[in-house]
Amino acid sequence: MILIKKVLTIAGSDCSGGAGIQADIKTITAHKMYAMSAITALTAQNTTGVYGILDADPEFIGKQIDCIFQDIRPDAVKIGMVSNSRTIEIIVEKLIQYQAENIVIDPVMVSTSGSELLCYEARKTLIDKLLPLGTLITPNIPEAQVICGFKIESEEDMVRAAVCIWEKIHGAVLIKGGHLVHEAADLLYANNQRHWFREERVHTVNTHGTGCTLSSAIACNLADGNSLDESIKKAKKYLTGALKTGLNIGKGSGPLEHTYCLQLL
Ligand SMILES: Nc1ncnc2c1ncn2[C@@H]1O[C@H](COP(=O)(O)OP(=O)(O)O)[C@@H](O)[C@H]1O
Ligand SMILES: Cc1ncc(COP(=O)(O)O)c(N)n1
Repeated sequence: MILIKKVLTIAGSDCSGGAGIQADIKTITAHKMYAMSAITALTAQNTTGVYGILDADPEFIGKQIDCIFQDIRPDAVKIGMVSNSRTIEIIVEKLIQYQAENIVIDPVMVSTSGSELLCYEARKTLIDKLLPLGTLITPNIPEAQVICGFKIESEEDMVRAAVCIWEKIHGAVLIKGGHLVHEAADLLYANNQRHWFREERVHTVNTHGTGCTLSSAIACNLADGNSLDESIKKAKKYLTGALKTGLNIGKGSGPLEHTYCLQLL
């Protein structure tokens, strides 16, 4: 009999396969785990931009989550694009109802290409209601700026922002430094302790879906029983490996490759 860990992603679909649900399922599968999905929205997008968004009916999102938890209980849950306040409220209700564990929340707000993936009015609901439920939240720099309310231009600012976010949500936060120019350094702040995760910066424009991939990989590592530190360290190695394969497809910011770096796991 095969024993397999199960990971659920609650996120939006990226038809071009680089980010969202598709990146999550590729990542979870590469980790040799069983992937399940509750789709919050369909997007029409590719490597050049987001051209349309169709939100799923929030009640139907709840139904998808019910079907999953009532049958195959996930060992970890990754949450990405959540679109609007009603969707967030349903997800919050279900996470509490089913006492979900190992919740990694990527507070997706705006795509790399500049489209709003979370409606502006829903930011407060996301911060006040969903983020406090995370085992870990993984904002990038622009998202961390929205949550903490000031500009982040240096590693010192990242530290100040992480403390500020911790105080708001009372939970662990990993601020991703991909949007700063030098090293790819991410900062974990939890229980009054900070830990930097540093990997080389890969010189490429093909970074579509890096945030989705990192958060899914962390969820997989948590599902496998790793500590938070170890889960982030391994996930970052996986991500850097996926960037370094040098896959170059599409006319814009291309996706990552999830199969050639399996030896890193
Ligand atoms: N060019 C790069 N080389 C190596 N790692 C990168 C690069 N760009 C981003 N990363 C890493 O990818 C992850 C996602 O980062 P980021 O781009 O900040 O988030 P998002 O994709 O949510 O905008 C982080 O671990 C970050 O350090
Ligand atoms: C459905 C969906 N979810 C998340 C992202 C963010 O990914 P990125 O920051 O790489 O644009 C995206 N573009 N699409």
